[in-house]
Amino acid sequence: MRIADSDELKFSSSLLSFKGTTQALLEACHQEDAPNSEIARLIQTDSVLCSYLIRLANVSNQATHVVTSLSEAVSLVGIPVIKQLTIGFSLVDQFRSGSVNGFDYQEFWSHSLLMALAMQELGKTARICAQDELFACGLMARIGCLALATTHPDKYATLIKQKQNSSISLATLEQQYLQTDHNELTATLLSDFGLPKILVEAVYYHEIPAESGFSEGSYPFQLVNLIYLAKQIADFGLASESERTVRISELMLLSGKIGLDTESFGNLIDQIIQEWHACGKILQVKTIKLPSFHNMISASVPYLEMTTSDAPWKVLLVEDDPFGLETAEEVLADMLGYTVFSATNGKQALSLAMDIMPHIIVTDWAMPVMDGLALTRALRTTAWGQNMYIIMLTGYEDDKKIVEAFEAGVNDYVTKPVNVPAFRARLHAAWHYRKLQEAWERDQLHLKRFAAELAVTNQKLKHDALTDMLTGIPNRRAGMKALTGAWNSANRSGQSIAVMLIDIDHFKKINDTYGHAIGDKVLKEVATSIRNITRKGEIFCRIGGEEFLMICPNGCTDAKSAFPLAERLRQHVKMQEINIDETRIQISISIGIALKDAAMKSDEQLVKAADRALYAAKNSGRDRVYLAIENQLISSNFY
Ligand SMILES: Nc1nc2c(ncn2[C@@H]2O[C@H](COP(=O)(O)OP(=O)(O)OP(=O)(O)O)[C@@H](O)[C@H]2O)c(=O)[nH]1
Repeated sequence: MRIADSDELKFSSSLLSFKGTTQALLEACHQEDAPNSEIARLIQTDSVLCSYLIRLANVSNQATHVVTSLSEAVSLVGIPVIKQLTIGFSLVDQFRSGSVNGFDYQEFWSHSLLMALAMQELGKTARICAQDELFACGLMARIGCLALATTHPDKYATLIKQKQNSSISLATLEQQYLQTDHNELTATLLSDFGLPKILVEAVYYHEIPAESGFSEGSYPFQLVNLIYLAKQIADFGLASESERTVRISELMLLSGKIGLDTESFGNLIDQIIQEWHACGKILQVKTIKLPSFHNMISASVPYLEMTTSDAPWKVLLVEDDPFGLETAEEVLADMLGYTVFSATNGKQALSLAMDIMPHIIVTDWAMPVMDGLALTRALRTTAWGQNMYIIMLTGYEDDKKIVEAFEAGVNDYVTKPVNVPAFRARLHAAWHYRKLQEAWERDQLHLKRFAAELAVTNQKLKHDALTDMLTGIPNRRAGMKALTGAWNSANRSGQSIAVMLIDIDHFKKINDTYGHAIGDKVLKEVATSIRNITRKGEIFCRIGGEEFLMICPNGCTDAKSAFPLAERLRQHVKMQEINIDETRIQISISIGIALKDAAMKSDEQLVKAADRALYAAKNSGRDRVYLAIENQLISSNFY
């Protein structure tokens, strides 16, 4: 988690300074021995905080009766939460309006309040502790935006304008313009305001929970996803009507993740929206009137019709009861963009599915021949059935049965008798899921192709790094690496190795007579002809100019075995006539050969000995082989 720059923070903190009653209340909260009655007395002067606190005390899980006394509310809610609420409400009051162009202060607080209430209610539903803190935390979860807008009004106005026409995230734009972002600043401010580290971290990552790295199922993981869902709810609440229809299916998918069915989730959203209106009145923050969630679900269906312009989606209905089949068909009938197929039992459905490859399967549970559960299991064992979205229609409401269905591989379930808007919403969610899945598959394919290309490129780079471009044989780097390897393994095994330095005679003359291009061709021809007679285990490379190195790892222990190795090469090259265009060029090579001996400390000394031998071969007339052995230089001619 990155924390905002300290200068940035000092500047922001000075703006977020508190006065009057707020300051007195914060000071009292700091004093450990301040009695609840004193804090209650100070709260009484702030009607907003007062009303909210009583409300909070009554929704708090600890309240066993209706709380009307402020002192009791103070002790139920606790000093840390009172402090956070004091700060939160004071910020709402201080920043109801402002001068930053394009920054809608009213909308900002409206969104923050809805997010706060969503966090509070989701916290209750998911039984996340620190519920009271969740409200204050939600109210300030995006306070970094306000702070950045206030401290950098001009730049923020420009970036808001850019954001309107761009899909780049707000945080990325903030980093570009201000080298920090609202999440960094929010985290720092929330820590300063005394919110627990675990909440601060969850807020920091709430826009992209996957980046948090929290392990699945852990408490921080649940928290960050709860805040993410609360933000989606707040975005949904403030979205335009057309945008809402897009967002509703995303919300449905998320509700499934927290284990709520459509009905319960819809009720929860309605309750959050109601609270939003009530608290909006207390805090004087604008709110928006919304239809009930179920009405919004029904209204979102036409969106599906509009967007399924590609090939029609195939839905397979599996139902033995003609009446049930009719109802389901009716639901799908006016949803354009779907082609509906039907089967009356699992067995029939399985063979039909193989044939038509449906996107979605809606299956009844209890059926003759093969039931919905067996059908699901059978589909999930095949590669082609893995991706089909399966909705189980069931009369069972028992948790165990539902778990059994999910374990068999269903994606969702709808209880019978079918509630039409809820069923449509589930189909909508299925459609959305499949769309995401298709996009993901496309990305996967793209990634796979990219990885393959990368592997080829890496292989090529590796090859290029170790290969001599002119001749195509290993280069000096590869040769030296191989030599070290051969030297070390000879040390381990106690076997000898020989190295030969091979140099083309009077090569400068070839260049001078025929030009460099022909010189290059000669180099290539010589390299190829030697490579062609290289034996298993020998390593041949070009170490520079017209000089080559041959490493012979085994079986070369004395002059008797070394000379034939080198003479074979010398004579082979000499016998070659190199024909380039109309020109016949006769080539000879000189070879210096050295054998590893006990006195040598490194492979470098071995190469130096071979170099001395090569020098001797050149000096004594070229086109010959010299061997460096036990400080002596011997010519093959005298052997
Ligand atoms: N065409 C070509 N020439 C090269 C290349 N690398 C080095 N040379 C040339 O190789 C020649 C080597 O010349 P010298 O070191 O004098 O050796 P030499 O003429 O072969 O004479 P000796 O080795 O003494 O027989 C120089 O003219 C270099 O420019 C190359 O990649 N291509």
